[in-house]
Amino acid sequence: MTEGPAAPTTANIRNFSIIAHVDHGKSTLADRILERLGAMGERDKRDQTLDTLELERERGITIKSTPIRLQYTRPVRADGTGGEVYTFNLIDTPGHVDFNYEVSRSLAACEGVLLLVDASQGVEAQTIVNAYLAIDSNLEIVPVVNKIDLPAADPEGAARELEEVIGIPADDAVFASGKTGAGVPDILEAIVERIPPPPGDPAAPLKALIFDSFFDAYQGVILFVRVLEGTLRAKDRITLFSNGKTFDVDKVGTFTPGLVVGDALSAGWVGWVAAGVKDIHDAQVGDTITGFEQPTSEPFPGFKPAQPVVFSGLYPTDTEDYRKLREALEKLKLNDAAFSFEPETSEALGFGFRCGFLGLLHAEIIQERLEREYDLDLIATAPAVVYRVTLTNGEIFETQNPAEFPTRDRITSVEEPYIKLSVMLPEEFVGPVMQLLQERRGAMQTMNYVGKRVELLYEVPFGEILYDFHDRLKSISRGYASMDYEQIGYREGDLRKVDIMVNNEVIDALAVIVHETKTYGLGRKIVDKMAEVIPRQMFPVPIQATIGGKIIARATVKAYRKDVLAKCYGGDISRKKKLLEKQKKGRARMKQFGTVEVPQEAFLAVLSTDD
Ligand SMILES: Nc1nc2c(ncn2[C@@H]2O[C@H](COP(=O)(O)OP(=O)(O)OP(=O)(O)O)[C@@H](O)[C@H]2O)c(=O)[nH]1
Repeated sequence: MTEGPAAPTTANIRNFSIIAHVDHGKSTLADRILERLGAMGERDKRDQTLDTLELERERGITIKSTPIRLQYTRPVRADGTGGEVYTFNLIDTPGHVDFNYEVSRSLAACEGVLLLVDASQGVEAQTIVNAYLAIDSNLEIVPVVNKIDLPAADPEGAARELEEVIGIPADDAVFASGKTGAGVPDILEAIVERIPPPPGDPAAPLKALIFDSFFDAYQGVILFVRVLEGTLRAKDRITLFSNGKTFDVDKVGTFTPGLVVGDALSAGWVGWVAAGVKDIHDAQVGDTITGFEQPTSEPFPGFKPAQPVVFSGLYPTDTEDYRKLREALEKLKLNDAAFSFEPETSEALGFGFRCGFLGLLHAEIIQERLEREYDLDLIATAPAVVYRVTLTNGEIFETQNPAEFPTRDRITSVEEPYIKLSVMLPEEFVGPVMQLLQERRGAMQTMNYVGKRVELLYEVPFGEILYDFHDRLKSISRGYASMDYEQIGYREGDLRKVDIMVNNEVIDALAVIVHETKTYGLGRKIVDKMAEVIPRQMFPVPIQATIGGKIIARATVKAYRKDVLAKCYGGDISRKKKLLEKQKKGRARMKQFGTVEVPQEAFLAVLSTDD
């Protein structure tokens, strides 16, 4: 570790972030800015720099992208003015709706944002949602129309859309290209001129916002903070506002992007703190750090502990791997406060874990890492949302596992989570997309025209968009529609549990919860898909969907035909061996029920898109 440079005054600090719809060129433009400010190459050096902090570089723990501190010297003008030096802190934000809470916390560490819009695409759903996150945080927005080098670019059109949809004056837009570097000097000047310096009194009681963190085996949790008031020094005793826990600060510092040790972080600064926090759940994103001796009276508002909203069962295909799976989950949880797991037993799948995620993408990332980095073969059950059931005895029961859903005679009412969904699409696809939303039990709130495009705002049950909604939306709109959403709470719904039986046995891990109007359609879809993917046996295997014991759909996995069998048993021995080998490999992600093998695909039959 090296000593940091002397403290700059906050008048010359600019804390900002870049926000954009996916693929509108955020990373490319950030690289161009870094290159311009002489920091190119730092990104590639980052791993090495972090290593000097003896960071644990364990496989499977991705070190999150740190903020980057940059130095910008204004050009000297003809009259001799200019040449002032500024410190820029460029703070990264996650780019997916699953992580919107983290985006809003990262934005709370800034005074401004560059809002990028692709000049050939215009405003998209995430442009709008991100812009509103920035507006809600009272940030200065510098609109940047990007990719102006593209032949299909319509920079004026994109700027007009920003004005129409979000109310940002079109004249404020900076035209740029992350590819050619055009407009980058203008962006740097706009950062200095339009984004205000951070406020705050370095002498006030300490108030610092945690906006990100990662776990390091030697130092404990490293917290990324924005100091809002006061000064944070090494050796200070600090308290976390949400839980009252107290820690002693070992080190503080800034990012270059390597972690550089300094003496203090004062109001307006962005930096890191190591305070011997052993559990990432003790110091979560969004919480406020204050001084133990002289605490601030008000925390940064709106703290909510990371709350998983999508749950899925993860089971090792090989029961011997249970322990290995638990160890891997523990490691992942060290670095991810939003991920949860607890042991779960399924009659069908044996011992496994019920895992909680922020959304489907988060679930996919974790499952993929378990399989790739920890070399585990897993069976994942279909993801489900959390239902709130009022039982006839008055108790309220929250269930994340369809297998545990009470029988109808014990239920007074059921509530399901809802989201506010925003879809942006060309006018010509409005009809079919509205139909899709109606099928998903959506209720239209508003419809706004933006040139030749339309923004639809709907309230939809979260469970209805969980599986294949995004794929269907993309295929209906030939790829042109984009979407984003936020959770808006619980509402009552007439929901039922559909059980699936394979060879006359209920497989608990296959149960799904579905709206009353959709039970038959979904039951049909699941049994058909399962009949397709379960390998044939010597005998026919019935697959049934039932509600409260009543069969609502049925399909059969046909038996091998005799002549096929005959062929298999005759002939060339080496070919037969090869076949056996092949079968063995394909067996990895299967689960055996009696003599019937059920592959992973069958567990996700409910996710198949052909409805
Ligand atoms: N022609 C042109 N292409 C660009 C420009 N900026 C980015 N691209 C291309 O657009 C695509 C997306 O760019 P990224 O920088 O990865 O976009 P992003 O917004 O960071 O994407 P995510 O990280 O996935 O959200 C890439 O194929 C880039 O090469 C530009 O100014 N002009």
